Amino acid sequence: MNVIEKTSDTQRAREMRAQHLPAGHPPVKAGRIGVLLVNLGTPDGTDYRSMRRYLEEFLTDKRVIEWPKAIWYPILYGIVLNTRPKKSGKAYEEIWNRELDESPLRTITRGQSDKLAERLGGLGETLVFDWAMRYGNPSIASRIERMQAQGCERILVFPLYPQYSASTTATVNDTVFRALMKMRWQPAVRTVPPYHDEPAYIDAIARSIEAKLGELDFEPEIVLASYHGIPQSYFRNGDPYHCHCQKTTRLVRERLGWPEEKLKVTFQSRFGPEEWLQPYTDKTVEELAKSGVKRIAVINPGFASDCLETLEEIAGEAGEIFHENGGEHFAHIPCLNDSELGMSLLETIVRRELSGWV
Ligand SMILES: C=CC1=C(C)c2cc3[nH]c(cc4nc(cc5[nH]c(cc1n2)c(C)c5CCC(=O)O)C(CCC(=O)O)=C4C)c(C)c3C=C
Ligand SMILES: [Fe+2]
Ligand SMILES: [Fe+2]
Repeated sequence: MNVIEKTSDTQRAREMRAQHLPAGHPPVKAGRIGVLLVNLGTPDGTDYRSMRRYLEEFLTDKRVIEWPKAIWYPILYGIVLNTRPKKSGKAYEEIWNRELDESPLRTITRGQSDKLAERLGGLGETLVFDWAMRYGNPSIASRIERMQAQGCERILVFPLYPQYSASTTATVNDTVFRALMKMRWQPAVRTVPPYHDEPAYIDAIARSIEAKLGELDFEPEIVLASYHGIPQSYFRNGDPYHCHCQKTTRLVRERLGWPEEKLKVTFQSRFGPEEWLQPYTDKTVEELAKSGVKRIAVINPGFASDCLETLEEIAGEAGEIFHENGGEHFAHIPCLNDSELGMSLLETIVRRELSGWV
């Protein structure tokens, strides 16, 4: 959490006195604006208990698994929560930030919030910057309450998902408004819209591809833009996520001046027996290698921060699949994270969304 004090303590004390609060009146803190970055989530540790707690919170979210409880809960509590925590815990072990004893998603999200605070220090208001996780800690409710206690009368909530999906963006917003339901004095809230076609985002993704390709000692024949999948049924029921992914990719391709076949959309991270958005990343990587393609790169434009799904599933597993099937050179292009490119993008969006407030 970061507070940018444009007003000094003595100035604030003067402001409080100037409010002429009668004796016995509860203290009033006001006049601040919060900027809350929200990312998907993270377990507190890789052990069975921590993993189970995290997965339970995640997989009981109706926005994530839309099946009726009567069907889903027996599967969840009978099978998934007995087997998945161990399997996922092992996967997290591979990428865990041992120095800070936390997941990379947590480290990176905190870095994004801290650097945003440094960048926006010049705005002429008292801003409070913080970050939260939809699943796990710190929770959205705890951070909204803290901001309110610090005097935030307005909060800008930024779900860190470029492409909208009910299973990500909407569940963040639901949780924010659920937290407000318990407050007597609610802050005004703005939520940042999806930024899948924002020119600054397209440019940042294109530049990150150019930068990575410039460092490689090979030229990829194909670059895959691999997005987290969602079940086909969510798409058929009106979730715009698929269209957002397609549009992002088309705009990046146009920005790079590449032909259609050089940058292809795929979807990763299937979960459960349903059909998910296709083509699947793992199958595509396998087919490309089998068909004689020797050099590929994969980027994850839908993830604002590297995490299990990018570091383990793509940089790790997809690379292995490619090599096992005859591929020779595989590169993973990192997410924008808290890089210069990534931070300039977040700054552009936050400045725009704060307009009229500061
Ligand atoms: C039906 C299940 C799931 C849907 C729908 C879904 C959508 C979705 N998820 C992300 C981003 C992330 N998901 C992450 C992990 C993850 N996702 C699911 C399931 C669904 N996701 C599971 C079960 C897991 C847990 C990990 C595991 O056990 O394998 C993560 C990584 C978090 C981390 O700490 O590293 C991200 C990020 C998006 C963008 C999305 C829909 C668009
Ligand atoms: Fe997911
Ligand atoms: Fe579409």
